[in-house]
Amino acid sequence: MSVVEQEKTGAHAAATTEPLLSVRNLVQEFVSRGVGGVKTGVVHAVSNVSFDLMPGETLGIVGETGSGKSTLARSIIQAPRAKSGEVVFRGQDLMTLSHHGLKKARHDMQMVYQDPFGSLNPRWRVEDVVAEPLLAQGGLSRDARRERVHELLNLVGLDPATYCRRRPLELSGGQAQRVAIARAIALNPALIICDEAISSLDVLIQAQVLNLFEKLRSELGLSYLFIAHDLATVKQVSDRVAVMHLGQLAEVGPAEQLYLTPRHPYTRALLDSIPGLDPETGAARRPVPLAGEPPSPLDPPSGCRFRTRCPRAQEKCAVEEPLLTDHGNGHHVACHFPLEDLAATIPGPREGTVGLAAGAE
Ligand SMILES: Nc1ncnc2c1ncn2[C@@H]1O[C@H](COP(=O)(O)OP(=O)(O)OP(=O)(O)O)[C@@H](O)[C@H]1O
Repeated sequence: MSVVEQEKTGAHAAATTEPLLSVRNLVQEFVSRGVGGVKTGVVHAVSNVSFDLMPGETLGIVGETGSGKSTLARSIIQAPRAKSGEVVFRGQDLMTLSHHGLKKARHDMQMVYQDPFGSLNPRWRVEDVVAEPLLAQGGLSRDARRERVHELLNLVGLDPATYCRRRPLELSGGQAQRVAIARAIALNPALIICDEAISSLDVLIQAQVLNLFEKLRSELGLSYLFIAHDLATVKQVSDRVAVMHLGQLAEVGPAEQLYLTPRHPYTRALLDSIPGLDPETGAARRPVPLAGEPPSPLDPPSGCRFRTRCPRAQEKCAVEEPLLTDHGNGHHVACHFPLEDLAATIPGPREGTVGLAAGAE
């Protein structure tokens, strides 16, 4: 049985009701410094974020630029270590692991970044790039390593005979991202965190790489955290979607339901900011930009962090932080005055529509 066949029948694909990843009250903060290194404040980049990811599931994470998506991803893999909270991955709380334990756990959770060239050593040949994690882990002979590298390249759709001896700069962006993905799956991870992994690619290539992620998910039983600013892409690949706003989760729910009937005014503003079709008439809809700048993560508003841009905000929103609340069918919303029904999603100007500022994602 080949290594790939072993993976297909492996533990990752086993059906289980235990989450693969459980994030609880995760907090990440950075000290902000001004001229001369003087401390000017604390950036509240991720604040009390909680969610579960089930085996084989893809959870999309969307939000404006600076909402904390990448920091959340990096805090999950503890690079750098999160300030507080729990990150239970395959039964182990990564927050409590030693450096060595963390290094081992990271074999099972890999990142794929936006810029494949930035993550590949330009001097190395493709075969060495892909073999590197295998070499670091040890236990395989040179021949077994080569066989595994060929398997991995075939898995990501690159012909080993053509690509093994190439260097990253002899590859297109899509080919380089495939090499990065081959390296990421080399040690049979259970989880891949994609941080804007297709954003730098041409539209056609984006579709091919998305198909590759989907193929790997079904063949290897992978789970994904899929971070992207492109809401349409996230909807396409995700089982559930989490919407981040200023370091917090505003809404989490099944992808189709969240896009059709967003409950949080921020989610609806994000959806309204992209060109699309009217869900009722099918006619083209004009994007509505969200007014106002996002508040600074150095000094987030009291209560609901969206209230300063929210047309539904009332007194309660300034004094009481809304918690993620179950609205049924796994749809959770952190809003004191959530949108109620499909009628609220009809193109506007409409109740609760606030639009995204130009340049916001
Ligand atoms: N190392 C750091 N030191 C200080 N502040 C940081 C650091 N890393 C991130 N931040 C700040 O934390 C906040 C969240 O940033 P983050 O990059 O996680 O957002 P994002 O949603 O991924 O944005 P984008 O879509 O632009 O990548 C921002 O205000 C950012 O400036």
